[in-house]
Amino acid sequence: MGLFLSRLWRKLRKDYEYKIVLVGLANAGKTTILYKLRLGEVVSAHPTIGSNVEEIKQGNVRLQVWDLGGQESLRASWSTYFVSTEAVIFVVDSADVHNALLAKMELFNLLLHADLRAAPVLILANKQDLPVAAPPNQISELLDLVSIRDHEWNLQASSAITGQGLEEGIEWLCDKLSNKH
Ligand SMILES: Nc1nc2c(ncn2[C@@H]2O[C@H](COP(=O)(O)OP(=O)(O)OP(=O)(O)O)[C@@H](O)[C@H]2O)c(=O)[nH]1
Ligand SMILES: [Mg+2]
Repeated sequence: MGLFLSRLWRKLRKDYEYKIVLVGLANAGKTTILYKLRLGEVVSAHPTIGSNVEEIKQGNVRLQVWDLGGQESLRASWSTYFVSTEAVIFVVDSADVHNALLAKMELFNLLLHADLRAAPVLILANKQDLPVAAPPNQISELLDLVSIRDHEWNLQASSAITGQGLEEGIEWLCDKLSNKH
């Protein structure tokens, strides 16, 4: 389908949802973020084995959010979810700077994936409610975010517990998505 036709099709299809993947190391807070956004509540999450998928609405934009398990053995299968993905949310545990190098490797690795070529990336420096959390500028340095050249990206400080920063982050993402189509 031509670009023009595919844009028109998206406008016409009321059931169109943007597919988003929610990724990051285990324990970063992905599932807690998903349900805070979906339900406005903090759920007690267990480590995700496989994935959870939920629809989230922001204004008139609908997002189909895939929350993928972050344990090492599960990260290898992240890429099987990337087909037709239009944006990425990468969650970092700001209180776990010891794993920042690993998080950076996973982030840069996924940015190389062909299916994510055009995907804007929202990085959430999560768990900012914890006193030991590194501030977003430190997370930015640890992840070397300035080296991301071929994707639009934004760093947002967040807390899945208080909800801080989540809507702002999603708003940035929706803004990028609506510019795309
Ligand atoms: N203080 C604080 N705790 C959080 C925050 N987000 C998540 N948590 C806690 O961190 C733990 C892990 O959260 P999950 O949402 O299960 O993490 P996950 O990224 O989905 O982990 P996997 O499914 O294993 O990849 C839980 O005990 C959450 O309550 C946050 O912003 N602040
Ligand atoms: Mg999870």
